[in-house]
Amino acid sequence: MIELGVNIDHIATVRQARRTYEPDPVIAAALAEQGGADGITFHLREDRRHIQDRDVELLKRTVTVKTNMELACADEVVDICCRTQPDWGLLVPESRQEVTTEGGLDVAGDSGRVKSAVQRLKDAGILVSLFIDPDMDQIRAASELGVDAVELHTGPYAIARRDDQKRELDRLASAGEAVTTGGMRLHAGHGLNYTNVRNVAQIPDMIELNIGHSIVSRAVMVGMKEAVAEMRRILDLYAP
Ligand SMILES: CC(=O)[C@@H](O)[C@H](O)COP(=O)(O)O
Ligand SMILES: NCC(=O)COP(=O)(O)O
Repeated sequence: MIELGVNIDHIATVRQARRTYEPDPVIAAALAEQGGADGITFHLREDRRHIQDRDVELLKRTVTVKTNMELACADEVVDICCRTQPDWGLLVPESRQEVTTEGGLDVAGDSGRVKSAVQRLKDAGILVSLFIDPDMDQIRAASELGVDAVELHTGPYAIARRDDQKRELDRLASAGEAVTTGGMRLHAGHGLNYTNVRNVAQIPDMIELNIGHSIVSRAVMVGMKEAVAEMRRILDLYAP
């Protein structure tokens, strides 16, 4: 059964729109757990556009399923991650101008900075995952760093036109095989929704999917617990 990581960043996006106290991503995380989430994912960005340091502290204390903190390879947030001790640290690329994460981490081209962040998280006893494009050179570089998991960037698949989607899905499946062969857990995420998730869920050896924006969008209509439960039912149907 595929594990569902629910990313609650965009609950915090709504709160930050007014710089106020609601909706609280910590409460949303508890409701996501009740809906069947196997993990809670949260991205402490350097610009703090949504998740705040306070959220990270409270999530660590209140979440009873896996905690998966997303962060850049930057000393300030690596320090916070090592101090907070989530179960997982997912290293992602960041730029101030981006609306959301664009490409995957360039492990092959920037291994010094990535390697340093990976080592610090491992030394702190945190499981490490790298958010990378479905690219063989990047997967090889990730394997050489000895990380515990790779999260394949499903963004290009998610935005592909129908006639390109099969090519992107095949690319994910081939990359997934390389991740598993490399001895790493196979995760995927970004831009997945209640429809396009079905094909990704059926990729062999897929262990975990991290989904946020689509679940939060659905939660606006039906509530967080039901939005997560609906996604859980789809995953159980397509990847029992
Ligand atoms: C890496 C990824 O695809 C997301 O988990 C990330 O959190 C996207 O950034 P925003 O949540 O800020 O859109
Ligand atoms: N790492 C991907 C994630 O956590 C959720 O991405 P999205 O579903 O918000 O695009």
